[in-house]
Amino acid sequence: MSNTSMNVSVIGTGYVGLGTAALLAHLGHQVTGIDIDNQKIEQLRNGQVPIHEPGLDALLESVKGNLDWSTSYDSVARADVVFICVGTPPGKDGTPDLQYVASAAEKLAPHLNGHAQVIVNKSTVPIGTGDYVQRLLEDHAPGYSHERHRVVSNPEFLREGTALQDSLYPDRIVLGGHPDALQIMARLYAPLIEQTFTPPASAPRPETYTRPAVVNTTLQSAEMIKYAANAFLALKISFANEIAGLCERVGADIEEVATGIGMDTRIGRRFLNAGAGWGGSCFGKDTAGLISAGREHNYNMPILQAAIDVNTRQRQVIIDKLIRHMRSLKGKRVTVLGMAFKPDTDDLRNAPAHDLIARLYQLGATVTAHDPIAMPRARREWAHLTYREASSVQDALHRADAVIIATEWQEYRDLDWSALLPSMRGCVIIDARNIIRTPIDAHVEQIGRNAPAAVPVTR
Ligand SMILES: NC(=O)c1ccc[n+]([C@@H]2O[C@H](COP(=O)([O-])OP(=O)(O)OC[C@H]3O[C@@H](n4cnc5c(N)ncnc54)[C@H](O)[C@@H]3O)[C@@H](O)[C@H]2O)c1
Ligand SMILES: O=c1ccn([C@@H]2O[C@H](COP(=O)(O)OP(=O)(O)O[C@H]3O[C@H](CO)[C@@H](O)[C@H](O)[C@H]3O)[C@@H](O)[C@H]2O)c(=O)[nH]1
Repeated sequence: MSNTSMNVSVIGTGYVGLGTAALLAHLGHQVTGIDIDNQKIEQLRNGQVPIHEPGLDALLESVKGNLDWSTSYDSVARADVVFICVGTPPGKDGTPDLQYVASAAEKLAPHLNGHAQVIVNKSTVPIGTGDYVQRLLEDHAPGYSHERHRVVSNPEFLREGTALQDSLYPDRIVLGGHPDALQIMARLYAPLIEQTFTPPASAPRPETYTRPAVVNTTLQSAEMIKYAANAFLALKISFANEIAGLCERVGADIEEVATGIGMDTRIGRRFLNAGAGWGGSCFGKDTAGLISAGREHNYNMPILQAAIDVNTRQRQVIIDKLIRHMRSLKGKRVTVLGMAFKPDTDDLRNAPAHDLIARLYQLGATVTAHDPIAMPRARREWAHLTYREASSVQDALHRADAVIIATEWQEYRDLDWSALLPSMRGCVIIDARNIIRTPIDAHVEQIGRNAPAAVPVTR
């Protein structure tokens, strides 16, 4: 253990908790990951990673000497820093449900002791939650001291599928709270801020990467930064989708438009990809959370509401395209390629494919679905949907009338359509991720652009 090594407890071992534990262990800290889910802890102890995240299993394995897993909160007693990384799912009216955060705070409180300990909210939480957690600690920690036990907000900006790169090479580290506590956080993150750690083999440092900026601010501003960042990214995607709809009507190409506007450094090209609309556990929850915070203060947020409405409409845009080609979907075989909300993850939360499968079935289609990674999870989490699970892309397309590409997995980008099309009964492809780059002999529809259709459909 190096002399800068600190003791850390990470509460919650989901996407964020596992990423945080792996990062901090790699920086040389002694980390205990805590979860109430016995099965997860058992898996982690046996060297199995409960989620699919590229490179995470290799990184956890390489730092296992610095890692411990437990269902008990005992490790909090020796922790310098305690991270809360539990879920904050949307509750009634979009207001985030804080029951898991509250339960984590109440459970960790009795273990706080005489030395300076920082309690960090890494979960995405409504503005004011830092103060709420501080009050819970006051109420439940016999040894609580306002000077020694401070709450810090340190929001997480990782994306699923690229979590390691995002955690090891962040654009910025946001820290909100009392300056004394922020000093402890600066010590904890020193190797990350200075970039003095050795990059793991599974996540090399990008050539152009420079050190992250550190934003030291108040609890409230740090909490707001997280919501505002997600809301802005969601807005950007909805803006691209709205412009894409008009592109289709006036003969413009959204890809070229996005490139053209993205070259303005004030705008930037990233998160302007038109498609099936955003999914995942964060954008929907956090835009709704911000609107509900506004409502609490009698303050309308019409731009955010419009972003949500455009996103909801985008799912229907895909179905409408299919109906334009097939008139009725009754008795038609429709294949959905891609179930996870984005590539390189097994996360199915708010995936566009969910809404598409449900709607296609409602409209009378026989649905087949395929995903390179997420199918076993869908068997458990999407048991309420009616679809056939395909064993391969070939199996998924066999005798299909139409196909929708819902997730841009690399496997789907690489498909040889000329080899696959003959096994299909029909030839309609709704490429809802704009990944088909070469002309193919089928009716291809993309979002906001004319598909590469130099070859007329002959079948
Ligand atoms: N998933 C992401 O990409 C991402 C990125 C940034 C921020 N966030 C935010 O981070 C938070 C966590 O998200 P996630 O996707 O990792 O959630 P998750 O559902 O994958 O994991 C949460 C974990 O917390 C555990 N848990 C719940 N209550 C507990 C308790 N009292 N004690 C110990 N463990 C407990 C659960 O069993 C689960 O394993 C959310 O607020 C989310 O909005 C998520
Ligand atoms: O140009 C784009 C970019 C993304 N998406 C979609 O948007 C959703 C979200 O994608 P992404 O942001 O890459 O993944 P998340 O893991 O949801 O990450 C977001 O949500 C996290 C949780 O708060 C934050 O930490 C991240 O910074 C933020 O990008 C997915 O359905 C994508 O397909 C698009 O449609 N077009």
